[in-house]
Amino acid sequence: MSLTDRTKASDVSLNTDLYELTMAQGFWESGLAEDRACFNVFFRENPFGGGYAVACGMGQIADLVENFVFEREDIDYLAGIDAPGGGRMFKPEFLDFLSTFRMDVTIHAVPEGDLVFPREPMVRVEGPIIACQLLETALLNLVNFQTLVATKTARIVHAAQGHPVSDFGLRRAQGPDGGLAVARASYIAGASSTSNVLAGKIYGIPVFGTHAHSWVMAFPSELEAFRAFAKSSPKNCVLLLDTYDVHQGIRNAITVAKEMEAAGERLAAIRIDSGDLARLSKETRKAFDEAGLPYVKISVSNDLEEYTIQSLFAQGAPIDSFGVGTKLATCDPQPSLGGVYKLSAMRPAGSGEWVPTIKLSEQMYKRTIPGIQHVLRFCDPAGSPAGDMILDDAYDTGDHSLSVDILDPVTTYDMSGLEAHELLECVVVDGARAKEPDSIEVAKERCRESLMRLDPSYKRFLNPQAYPVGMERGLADLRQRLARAEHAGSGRARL
Ligand SMILES: Nc1ncnc2c1ncn2[C@@H]1O[C@H](COP(=O)(O)OP(=O)(O)OP(=O)(O)O)[C@@H](O)[C@H]1O
Ligand SMILES: O=P(O)(O)OC[C@H]1O[C@H](OP(=O)(O)OP(=O)(O)O)[C@H](O)[C@@H]1O
Ligand SMILES: O=C(O)c1cccnc1
Repeated sequence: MSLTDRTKASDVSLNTDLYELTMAQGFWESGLAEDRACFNVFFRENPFGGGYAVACGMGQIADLVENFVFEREDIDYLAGIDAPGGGRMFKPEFLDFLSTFRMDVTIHAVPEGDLVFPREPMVRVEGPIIACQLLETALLNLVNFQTLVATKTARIVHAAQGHPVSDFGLRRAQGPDGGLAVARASYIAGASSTSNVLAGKIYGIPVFGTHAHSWVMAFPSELEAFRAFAKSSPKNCVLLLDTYDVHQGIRNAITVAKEMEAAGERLAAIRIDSGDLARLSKETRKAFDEAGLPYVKISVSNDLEEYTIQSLFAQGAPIDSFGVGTKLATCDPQPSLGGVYKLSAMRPAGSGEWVPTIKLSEQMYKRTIPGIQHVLRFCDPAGSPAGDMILDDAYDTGDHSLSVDILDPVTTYDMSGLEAHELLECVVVDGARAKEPDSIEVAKERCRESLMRLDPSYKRFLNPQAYPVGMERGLADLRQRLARAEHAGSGRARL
């Protein structure tokens, strides 16, 4: 099986940045091939100014790892790349090494659909340094975008207050793969359906659709267009009212709804795609109710996102469902998550001990966290997440009653008396899946439940509370010591 069931295995390993391959060659030549490394994926700020992110893409990590092989045609391509300064970019002996390469890493990840917060590892990769390095770009490509889309969708779904939201974004998505990723991630994060038929086939997501303005324009009159659509699709008939004039559209749709009733059918819904959606939906509801058609639902679209949906309900709009395209698929107004992949420990060949590493920066907020990190999520008695603690077992003091803030070591969080569970789960062991990935239905349910349990103060759009993510005291002390041992000018230190 491949990432999308249509990607050739040979598309997986070359779906990377060139420098991963040149670094892999360098590690191999420098005799570091047997050294082991630990990298973490994390992001530094919640997207959209929000209080959380929804982890997504994790269900495809095992596919990525198992398909990460260099086939003959890949090796031939790499062998033919010229180095700008003369000669070939890759040496034949290194290409021989790649031809039998296996991505024998071990990976822990946040369960798909669960919540994740700034600076904590959402994916941890351990293995030979070459394998870890080669995975960077593809892994970030997989989880960054889907986590961003899932978070955007969760916000839109939150604003929709239980009313169905359908992903209409394919036509505005970032290419064919982007459209598939949007459909998958948005479904996990709470969208009820997608207009993307390929996503329906590949992932089993319910598909949904109405009709376009062109349908109405193709007939001599709107009434004839509505009649023809009702005849052709009587069991899923949603009529678009705003091609010419919504009030005329309402009258024509009521006429057709009555004709459908006489034929033993029911008009499912109408859609409004322009104008004042609050005013028009109220007028539509009133007209359909007065016509004895209270069952006809009202669906709206037109550049919607969480804030417009929230405003529509604040205006009392009687809207039943939403089609959301452009701003969901493009994650407007934040086009990327900014998730990074940072080295946090090395284990030289022949050594049994991990050496924690830190990357320093003039910008304090970019200083990394060292060690073989895992995360405890502390919850209150009602199961509501109260704070996350990053730990490295080798430096654990055993006192988990408080955690130390990552940006400000003077700030601590009281975790005493709270129940904790491990956040990261093992998904890949030595290059093979540790278990079958959760189905997207399981991930969707996990997301729903996690968001339901999350305190509203983290979910509000305006000035959400910062969720406490801290380090276990021993890890915080290790980080301080490493920072002090900084090599002058190198920006990176090891104890
Ligand atoms: N009552 C409302 N309150 C807040 N925002 C609304 C309301 N009605 C519509 N909107 C939003 O306002 C934006 C612009 O709506 P407008 O009616 O100007 O659409 P338009 O795109 O200019 O129309 P058309 O699609 O015909 O070109 C859209 O994002 C729409 O979702
Ligand atoms: O508005 P979105 O959230 O992107 O939802 C998808 C949009 O796609 C269709 O529009 P179309 O391609 O016909 O363009 P237009 O309605 O913007 O003219 C549809 O009528 C929605 O308005
Ligand atoms: O089915 C629809 O109404 C639809 C699908 C995609 C984009 N706009 C509308």
